Amino acid sequence: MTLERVGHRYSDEWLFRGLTRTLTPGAVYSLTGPSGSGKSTLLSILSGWLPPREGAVERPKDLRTAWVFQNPHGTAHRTARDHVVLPLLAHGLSTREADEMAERHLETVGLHTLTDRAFHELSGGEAQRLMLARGLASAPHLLLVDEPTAQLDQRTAATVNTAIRAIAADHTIVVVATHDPRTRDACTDHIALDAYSTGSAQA
Ligand SMILES: Nc1ncnc2c1ncn2[C@@H]1O[C@H](COP(=O)(O)OP(=O)(O)OP(=O)(O)O)[C@@H](O)[C@H]1O
Repeated sequence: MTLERVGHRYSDEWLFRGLTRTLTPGAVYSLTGPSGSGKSTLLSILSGWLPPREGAVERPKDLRTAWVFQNPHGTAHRTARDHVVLPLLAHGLSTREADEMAERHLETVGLHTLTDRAFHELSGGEAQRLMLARGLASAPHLLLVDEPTAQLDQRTAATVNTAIRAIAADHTIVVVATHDPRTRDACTDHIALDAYSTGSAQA
């Protein structure tokens, strides 16, 4: 997936301009920049929801995209395993295949001992790691993660950062918008949006 001189603004003021990058499956990109610099905006552009004001985004037509947001959303009484199994069944795996694959994804994010625990019994960090496992289960080409540690204390955030490092996958481009320097350090590659801010109004 390639970004070619991408820029965006909602008003006269450009948030960022001239962003040229090739995003490669297998890498985990941090997306950093001050509040309001356009991190969520760039995630929307990457997802195809928002056309950039200028430049070009070359993304394959059938690019499967999954999102993980800062507030984990699950079904209170369903188990951790259920949350990961369901997208796998939806993709046509047999129950046995889905169970095995779910175990693997839960292990990747360090939740293998909690597979039978109900969602409402998980801590914030555990729930967030479950969202990462569920994101992986949809086998996306592009996994967009928005501020995964924003609601967490430092110790809990550390477990999520460990999971971020572990979710690198051969066929997936992972992009993680974050303010947290430790989350940034967990990523393999970096996009610092402040390097693309123009700081001035341009038409
Ligand atoms: N749909 C919109 N219309 C107009 N302005 C918008 C819209 N969406 C975002 N903005 C503005 O664009 C700027 C960038 O927003 P964005 O949410 O992309 O930044 P961010 O870097 O993700 O910020 P934060 O770190 O606080 O989440 C902000 O000033 C925001 O108010």
